[in-house]
Amino acid sequence: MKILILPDPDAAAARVADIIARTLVARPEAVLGLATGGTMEPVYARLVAQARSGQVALDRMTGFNLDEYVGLPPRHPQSYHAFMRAHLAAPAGLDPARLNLPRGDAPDAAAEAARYEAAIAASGGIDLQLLGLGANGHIGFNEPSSSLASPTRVKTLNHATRAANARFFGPGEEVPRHAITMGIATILRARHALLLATGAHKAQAVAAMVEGPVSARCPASALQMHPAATIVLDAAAAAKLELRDYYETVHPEGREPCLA
Ligand SMILES: O=P(O)(O)OC[C@H]1O[C@](O)(CO)[C@@H](O)[C@@H]1O
Repeated sequence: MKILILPDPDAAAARVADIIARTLVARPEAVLGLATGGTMEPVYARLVAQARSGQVALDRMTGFNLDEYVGLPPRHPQSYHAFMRAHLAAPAGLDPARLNLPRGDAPDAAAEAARYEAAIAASGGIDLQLLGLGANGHIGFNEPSSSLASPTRVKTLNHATRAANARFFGPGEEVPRHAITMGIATILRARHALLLATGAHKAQAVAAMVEGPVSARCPASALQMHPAATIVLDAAAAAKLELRDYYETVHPEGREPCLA
């Protein structure tokens, strides 16, 4: 794992956007695994700005998002389809068809999960998988106790995850109870994994992910088994890392080589 520690959330998001942009400059037709969540909003804003200024072209890449809520159609404002339209496709002038997500409104969610897994494989596989981190250690919607060998499938959301995501839903609106998510095995098959976590509320999960045992208790700890995982943190999210000095010696100021 490469652990890159940046001073603040903005610098961390900028570093992640730069890594994505450099990947696309090296390989414009790259297949990107994409993520949602509040942490990703500044990443997409920076990527869009780079696309608008001509530093990177997004129109040849293919995206596969990590997950979608079961029961929400793409037009639902809290669906991850809507998130990706709002934060990437619309501002970058991208054809939304380039961004694949599982259909939350599929009549058979299990069949939709299997279709999605097959579509990722048929694309040639994911070159760079972007990931956020749940405060409980989840990646995608792989909640604690997820099999570390799991494929894309339907998962029941943890109470803490539903409570954390309630901020995106209106008053009285119920957060869905299930999601279709890429599995841990799906994520580990990506050629590179790139996780961004910012804020003190993620520090415990970051420490468990990087320095804890590889365990289904913290699904993100499976990234310790990935041969090319880069973890980008701000200082607050890195605060509970025991080996922080070492990471900062290896990657001063969070510098790292190009992933492409
Ligand atoms: O960036 P946030 O909003 O803290 O979310 C962290 C993670 O949790 C999720 O929102 C799911 O709960 C993921 O999409 C994201 O990676």
